[in-house]
Amino acid sequence: MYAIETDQISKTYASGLVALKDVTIQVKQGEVFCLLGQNGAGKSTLINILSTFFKATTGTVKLFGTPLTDQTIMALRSQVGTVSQQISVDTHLSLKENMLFQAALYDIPKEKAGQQLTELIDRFNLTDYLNYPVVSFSGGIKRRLDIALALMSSPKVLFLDEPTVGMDVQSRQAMWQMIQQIKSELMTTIFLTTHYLEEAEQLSDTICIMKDGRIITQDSQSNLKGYVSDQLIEFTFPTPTRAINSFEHFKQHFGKKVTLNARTIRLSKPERDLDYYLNWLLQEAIEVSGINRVSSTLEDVFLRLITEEGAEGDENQGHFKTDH
Ligand SMILES: Nc1ncnc2c1ncn2[C@@H]1O[C@H](COP(=O)(O)OP(=O)(O)OP(=O)(O)O)[C@@H](O)[C@H]1O
Repeated sequence: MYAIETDQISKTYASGLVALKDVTIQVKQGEVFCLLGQNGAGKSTLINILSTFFKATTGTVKLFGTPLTDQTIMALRSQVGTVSQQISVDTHLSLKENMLFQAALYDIPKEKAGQQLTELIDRFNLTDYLNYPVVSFSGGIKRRLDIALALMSSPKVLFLDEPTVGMDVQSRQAMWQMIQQIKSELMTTIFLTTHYLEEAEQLSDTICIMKDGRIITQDSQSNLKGYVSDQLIEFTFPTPTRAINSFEHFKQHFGKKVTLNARTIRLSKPERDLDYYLNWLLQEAIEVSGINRVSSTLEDVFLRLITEEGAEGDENQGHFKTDH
């Protein structure tokens, strides 16, 4: 049984905008499932539907095997914890007051609420923040407190919408540690969205990439990386502008096998040795500051899939569930 299973869900907003088209996903129990996509891809819309706050226009959603319907929605909502991009802790109250208030909302008996509070505070080292108004803490701490609050009801699945957006490196690492602990110690299924590929790489078991309301692919990290062959050739330019100016030239010669990122252009599945590419650069009078063989990263996969929607031909069909 999956924690979350959808079958061809679509969402059309009242404005007529189609935000999701035939989205079919499966999230395993206890895993970290990471949803990646550019702005406007439909990530928040999907989270809102899966966390029971929006209704899909068509298609079905099952949470822990139970179809989400008007009859089951309240019971299922109590199994879900949601941390949205807007902080939901009351910043004028202390963490303790927030947690006890949350417990009352979920009808958790006082004694059990006290135990749960102590356990969460100890587990996530939040003692320092327990008794002061939340408003006095930094943005990074507030988000961790928000997650602790969502855990008061012991949800079976936790939705985190861009949990580290705008955080500095230290706060981001503290958040990653908390997410890893929630997975390994509380066994909670975690569904998160992020714009940071490094975050997806650090945390996720399964990665799902969306574009324009559709799922492009859903697979394990290692399978995804295998999609762009193990080795790539990376051309480094003296400046990002020089890379941009040369990119069209590369595309004309190598087609969809090239991706542009800052001041580098990467060529996947190179068929020739480095000398061949060096000669080509000389012939075409393209000046680079370096040329190297490198291993593919999640970023290569993401950029490639987003630009070409995974339409590389039959050779990749074994690796991917494409949905387009
Ligand atoms: N309440 C709404 N009414 C109408 N259109 C909406 C509504 N909410 C979102 N949209 C539109 O639906 C599309 C998907 O938006 P959504 O917020 O789900 O994307 P996202 O991937 O979460 O983006 P971001 O990364 O910027 O948060 C966008 O075109 C957005 O403008």
